Amino acid sequence: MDASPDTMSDSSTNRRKNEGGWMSAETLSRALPFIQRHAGATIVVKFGGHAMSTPELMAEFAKDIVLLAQVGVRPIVVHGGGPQIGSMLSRLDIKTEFKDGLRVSDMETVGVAEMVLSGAVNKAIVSAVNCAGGRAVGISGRDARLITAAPKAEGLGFTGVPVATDTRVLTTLTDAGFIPVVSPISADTSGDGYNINADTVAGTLAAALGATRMILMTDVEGVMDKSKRLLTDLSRTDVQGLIDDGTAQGGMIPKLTTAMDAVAGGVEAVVILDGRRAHGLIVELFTDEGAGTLIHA
Ligand SMILES: Nc1ncnc2c1ncn2[C@@H]1O[C@H](COP(=O)(O)OP(=O)(O)O)[C@@H](O)[C@H]1O
Ligand SMILES: CC(=O)N[C@@H](CCC(=O)OP(=O)(O)O)C(=O)O
Repeated sequence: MDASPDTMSDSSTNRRKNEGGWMSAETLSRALPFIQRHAGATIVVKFGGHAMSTPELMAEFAKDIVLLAQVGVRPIVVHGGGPQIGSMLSRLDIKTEFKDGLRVSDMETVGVAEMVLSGAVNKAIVSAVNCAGGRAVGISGRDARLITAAPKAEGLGFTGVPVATDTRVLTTLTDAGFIPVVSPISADTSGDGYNINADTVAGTLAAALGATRMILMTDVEGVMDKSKRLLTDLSRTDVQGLIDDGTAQGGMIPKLTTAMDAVAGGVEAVVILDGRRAHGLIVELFTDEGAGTLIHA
């Protein structure tokens, strides 16, 4: 962890040498109206597999989540880990394919996805948040029947969609000051595991919880047009257009679909931003500039 305020800048060597302290104070002061706006709000943050690709990015993300909790936001982390599942499948010599951005999952694949996501990836995020001074609790869609799954479609096997939610485990944890970290692997009523895309789970939970924001952290600056220019502001109708005309492809399709569902379900806005750059969450929530692409009703 970084030096604490006790060990930092209190020594006579650092004091009054430059204007850094005044600039930090100015930044903090300018953040006040944003901190007031978001205090008490539930914000669902989806942390994608690419966005967590280095220990440094994981540690910076964890600090941002702890900062949100510290200023009174109720953050709920939903994580992916597609590349991490992919590398385990290839180590096990299991072939994998995607249809419209979703992994076609037979029983063996969903078993590996559960081991990787609800095991290694979930605990790595919990550990990072705890090391940053928060109190994270790792769960999956299965736990406390948070998400009931059903098959997405014929031929996609155990690739699932959420059909029901019971968010009491999340509100119980956030009421008590804990930070929930949710793996998207869920189960049907007979206990069979389903692999659900993490963006879809984030959108479903954001709507069910009445979250004010859902933030999807990914490996691009935001949603791009056909000439690769960043689109900063999109309505639901714009988003449907990007899917229909093929501008959005692959993994961007479940993100945009879930964003449209979330805003239709009452979430004020969805933001898709670059998780490869540290502190995008803070720029988006606590500054005028914002980051990435904002999707609203
Ligand atoms: N119009 C678009 N704008 C931005 N990214 C797009 C677009 N269409 C497709 N993509 C792809 O979507 C990817 C993000 O989805 P995905 O790989 O599933 O991310 P994550 O692992 O973070 O969930 C980008 O890396 C990009 O290749
Ligand atoms: C059905 C489906 O596609 N599930 C995803 C779950 C992980 C995920 O969504 O990870 P990212 O957010 O890192 O892409 C998968 O198996 O890759």
